[in-house]
Amino acid sequence: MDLLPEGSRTAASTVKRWVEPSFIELSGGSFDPLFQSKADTKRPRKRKGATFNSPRLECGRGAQDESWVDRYSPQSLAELAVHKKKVEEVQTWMNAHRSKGGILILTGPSGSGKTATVRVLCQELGFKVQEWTNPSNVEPYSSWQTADWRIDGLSYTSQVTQFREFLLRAYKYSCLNMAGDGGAADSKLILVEDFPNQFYREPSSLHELLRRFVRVARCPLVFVVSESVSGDGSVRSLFPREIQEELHISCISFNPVAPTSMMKVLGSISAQEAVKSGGRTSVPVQAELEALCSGSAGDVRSAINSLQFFCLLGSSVNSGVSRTKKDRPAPGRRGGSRSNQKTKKTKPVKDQEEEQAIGGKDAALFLFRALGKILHCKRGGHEAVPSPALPPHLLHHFREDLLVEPEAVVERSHVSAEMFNLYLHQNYLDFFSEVEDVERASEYLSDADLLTADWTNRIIMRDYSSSVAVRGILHSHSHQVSVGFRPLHKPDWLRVSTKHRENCLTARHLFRDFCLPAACLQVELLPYLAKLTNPMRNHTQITFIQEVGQMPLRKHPSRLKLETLTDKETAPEEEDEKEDGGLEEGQDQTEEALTASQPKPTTSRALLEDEEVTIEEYSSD
Ligand SMILES: Nc1ncnc2c1ncn2[C@@H]1O[C@H](COP(=O)(O)OP(=O)(O)OP(=O)(O)O)[C@@H](O)[C@H]1O
Repeated sequence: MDLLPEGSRTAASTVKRWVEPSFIELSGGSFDPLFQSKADTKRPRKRKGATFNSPRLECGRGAQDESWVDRYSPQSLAELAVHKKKVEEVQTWMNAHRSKGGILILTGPSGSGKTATVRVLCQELGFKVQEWTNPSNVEPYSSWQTADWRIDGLSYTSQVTQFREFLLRAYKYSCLNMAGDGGAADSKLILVEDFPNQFYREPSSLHELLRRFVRVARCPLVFVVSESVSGDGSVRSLFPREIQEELHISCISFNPVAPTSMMKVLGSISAQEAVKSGGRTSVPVQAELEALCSGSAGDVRSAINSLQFFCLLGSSVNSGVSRTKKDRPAPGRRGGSRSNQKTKKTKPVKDQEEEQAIGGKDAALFLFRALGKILHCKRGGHEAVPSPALPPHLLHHFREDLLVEPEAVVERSHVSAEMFNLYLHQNYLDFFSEVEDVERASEYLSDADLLTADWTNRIIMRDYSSSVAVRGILHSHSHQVSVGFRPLHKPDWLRVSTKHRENCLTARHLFRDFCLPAACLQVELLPYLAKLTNPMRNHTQITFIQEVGQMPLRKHPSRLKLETLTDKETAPEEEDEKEDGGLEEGQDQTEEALTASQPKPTTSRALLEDEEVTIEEYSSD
């Protein structure tokens, strides 16, 4: 009997349409409320004792709607796509802290299998997992004692309070034995992946809780913190070094999943799916799996999702008819033609990583690799034909096809266009062998610089400037030269600009009586004071005058030693340019900053002792 009034029924069906299953279009079916309600009630099924080689689930419409990431979640150590040594490290820690408590932080990029490792190990070692998930909204909460607000007779509790209570209960009480959970586990492990937002604003509230936890708890606590390649520093802000040392927190860092392990996982899943669907799901060929693998940048979740999209997309396009290789969409060109597949095949797999796989991650590049891709200037095979063909008088501009998309490389390096130009400027010379090529490259760099010279349109011109610099350097190579390994260096400009800023602040502070802008102080007043026999200044001022007003070349007799850029280093944070004006008004505010940057008497003394700086007598003639 339908008890719903007409209006409510319409509303109910509207609500259902909002929660249409994600893969319904791909599975080729139209929207079916009956199917919908069944799918809704279905929980992600956990496989028991399954291996990669056995088909595990029946292939129905409901099964097709299930995410492959859930369906193929690893159930044993052998199935984990994580390096054995990392798993052993976590295992050793868990065994050592089984009944004595302790805190472990697992860091690493998203999808590197941190949570999967903890879950599998808990299963293997007999731990019961108690996991914290942030409540999605502030629920009315029944406990009046702990409530943070009381409105209209209802009490509300913040996430932090709920988290505190969760922790307290988790380490105080043992788990209940529930029917069907495979018997009581001996030990318990608390897993935290979500952090209440308040902890990011005020990490000290988390630290207080952890101090208490360490004092009383008898079970291990594991935090999973994902970090991006550009290093957003959640671990550093939530768990600073001092807290890690004080509470003896262990930290294990995961790497992105290795391509070989990823290929194994993808190969195994696609093979099982092909068997289950009776040939309706397409099996990607090796090159396609490799493209999916490289597009995922070591994120196993992303790779499996991409594989699912790739396979289901194919099967929906062909309405269940088994596809030939020719019909398949290329990973990276959804549904696109593969007429140019032959040309692509000639490229090494490594270089195809520029092509984004279906659902491929926005794979970030470390600065070191991004610079390498531009400076080593790899170009395509000889079969590439210039299109349109160049007239004879421009033939010397002919270059083979680039293997990289320059703008994409800069974007993926996660540094600003100007900073990337700086790094190129510092390093490009070592990669050229012809002086004419160097001349051309330096012209392009100057042009790029000029494009952003005017501050009014700098923001708009940034990307053009970067294109000119990067493409200019690539084009300036008249022929491909293999220079082998060359170390890369950080731009000396960074050191010089830091020094310049420090000098401006110090000059303003030490010679504030003159009420002059910093530039004027350094290029006019200080050189003049340096010439005076008796500048009538205190010791700190004299040291500064000698340093800034004299161009002490004798301090740097040889070429400056440059700082090497290591392969996983990120660019330093860029500071906003500070205007030189507003000296007097801004003086008070900068006072604090000055104390840090100005030469302190002790430093000056140390300087004098170390370098034997002599305060020379100058004659004014
Ligand atoms: N062989 C495998 N090894 C590891 N994970 C796998 C494997 N096969 C499927 N998966 C699934 O891939 C996902 C890996 O994500 P996991 O949550 O472990 O990553 P993570 O490093 O904790 O990152 P995040 O912080 O983003 O969750 C899990 O859903 C897991 O079930």
